[in-house]
Amino acid sequence: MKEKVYLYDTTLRDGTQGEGVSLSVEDKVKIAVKLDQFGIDFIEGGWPGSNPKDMAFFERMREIPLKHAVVTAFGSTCRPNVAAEEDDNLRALLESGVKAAAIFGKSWDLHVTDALKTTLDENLRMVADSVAFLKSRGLTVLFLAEHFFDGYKHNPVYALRVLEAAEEAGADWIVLCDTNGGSLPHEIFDTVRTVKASVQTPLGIHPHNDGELAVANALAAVQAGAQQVQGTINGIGERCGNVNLVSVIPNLQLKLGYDCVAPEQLKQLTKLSRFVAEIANMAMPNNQPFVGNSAFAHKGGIHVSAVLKDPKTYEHIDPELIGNKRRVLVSELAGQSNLLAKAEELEIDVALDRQEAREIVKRIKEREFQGYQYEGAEASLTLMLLEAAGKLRQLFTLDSFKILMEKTADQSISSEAMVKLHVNGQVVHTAAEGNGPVNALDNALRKALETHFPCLAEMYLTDYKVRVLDESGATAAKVRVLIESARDGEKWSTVGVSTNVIEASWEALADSIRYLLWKEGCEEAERPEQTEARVGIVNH
Ligand SMILES: CC(=O)SCCNC(=O)CCNC(=O)[C@H](O)C(C)(C)COP(=O)(O)OP(=O)(O)OC[C@H]1O[C@@H](n2cnc3c(N)ncnc32)[C@H](O)[C@@H]1OP(=O)(O)O
Ligand SMILES: CC(=O)C(=O)O
Repeated sequence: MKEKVYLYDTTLRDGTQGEGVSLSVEDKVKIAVKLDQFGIDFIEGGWPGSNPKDMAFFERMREIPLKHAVVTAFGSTCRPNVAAEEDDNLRALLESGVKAAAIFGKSWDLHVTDALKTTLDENLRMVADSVAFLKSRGLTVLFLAEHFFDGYKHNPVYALRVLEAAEEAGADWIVLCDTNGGSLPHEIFDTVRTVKASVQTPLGIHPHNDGELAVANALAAVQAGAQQVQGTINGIGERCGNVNLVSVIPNLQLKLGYDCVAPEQLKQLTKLSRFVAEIANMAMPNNQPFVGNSAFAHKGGIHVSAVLKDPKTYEHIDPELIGNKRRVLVSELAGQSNLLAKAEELEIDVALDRQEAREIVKRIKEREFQGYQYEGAEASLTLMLLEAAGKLRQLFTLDSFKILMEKTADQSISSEAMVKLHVNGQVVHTAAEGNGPVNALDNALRKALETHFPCLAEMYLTDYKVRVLDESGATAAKVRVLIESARDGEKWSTVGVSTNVIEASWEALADSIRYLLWKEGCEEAERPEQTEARVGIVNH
């Protein structure tokens, strides 16, 4: 193992500067506890001089003992022409009761003259006095040199003088910020290396992602001698975000051999990333490196065949090291390897040989050509596999359905569905209303089946998506319906395709019920006298 790189998380401060991100005090507390468990060294909770919520967070955190992390409060240097001990912002840092404070100061002369509207010497005074004041009150002080890399490009002598002022005043850390996020990795490397030669204080890096290079910039800084990386979980933050610690950490630890967190903690990375996304109410991109749902999802038949022989062939790391998992997708790009691996992953005991698997893959490809999509509808795929292996009983079959829709002059709309099914050899005829035709159909179908299969009462629809497959066909185009259903916290997805959206919905609905019945092992039902090859394709 190489030396330790300290992790400084600013999700709760810089992360909340991201558009659309707003965390309550309790949200922040929950995230802080998880960050601590994960092994983050510094948790920046907010800016106490900015708003009462951030102050309340620090109050709350006094009641919550953390195992490892140091809770840090953020603020600026004192204002121009104001003594540090008189400055409201610095006083608020002390009032927050933290043991460590991160204060940012200007290191780009342009910002001193044009934003602060003060002199270069007064800015040096502000930096030195602010650091010295907080140190005199016993705090660990991190000095964040805002815009350091841009400042260093325009006026290197002044940018270095700012760092020296912070160092002489006793700063424990000097953190170089790529505030505008536009630096390139070689610039970061060269500048950090030069600074390292003239500053004794340990250095940190705080990169933003405006050029989509923040991760590369963080790694370059560490390789040039920085010992702390400041970033956020999932890279949330203002404009294009901060550096994504979720990518930085495994790169540093698994690729470059630095010591960030214990291996067991690293295994919690995927959970941590998803937890923060959930609390921040942000959709995680499937292709998020390391922790995304697709980060280790293999689709091409050639890839799957090789990965099954040796995962290293198409995986840069073992997904388990960071708590993610390998997935195999089945689609028109699959080979028999995908299908056999998928059957194993779904724990379906179908005992297919390679030739049988190839036949099913052929059928999948034909159906994908018609518009079905199985990688997003694994429950329909499971049914197809079971059916092909002769392991699926038809517990119900459709005789017919009819749907009525009424819109009245007062703009009220209602739908009614009538469904005739064969269930266990009996003909069941039901009708139900709904707020739309699909909802009415769903209600009628369940009404028909619930007495025979009570487990259906707890199943509900969680998502319904329609996609037009042939735009040139306008209202006569084919549509694909993807339905997500859930029961007891378990979710599954099914697909239907037709030129008629109700028919496509029926296929997906019927599959979702058939899947649940198979999962529940509803084998006690009598085999119906009349069976069709596929539910939902006869008599309507
Ligand atoms: C790079 C970063 O991420 S820095 C953090 C940015 N985050 C935020 O700004 C979020 C929290 N901010 C806030 O709540 C508010 O902006 C506050 C409370 C800090 C200040 O509010 P206000 O007093 O109304 O000032 P306002 O926001 O309009 O302007 C910022 C002031 O800080 C001054 N300032 C900027 N940087 C510094 C600094 N390093 N040291 C001292 N003062 C500074 C500006 O010159 C400006 O002063 P002026 O009002 O005399 O022109
Ligand atoms: C201080 C800070 O957040 C920045 O310069 O980006």
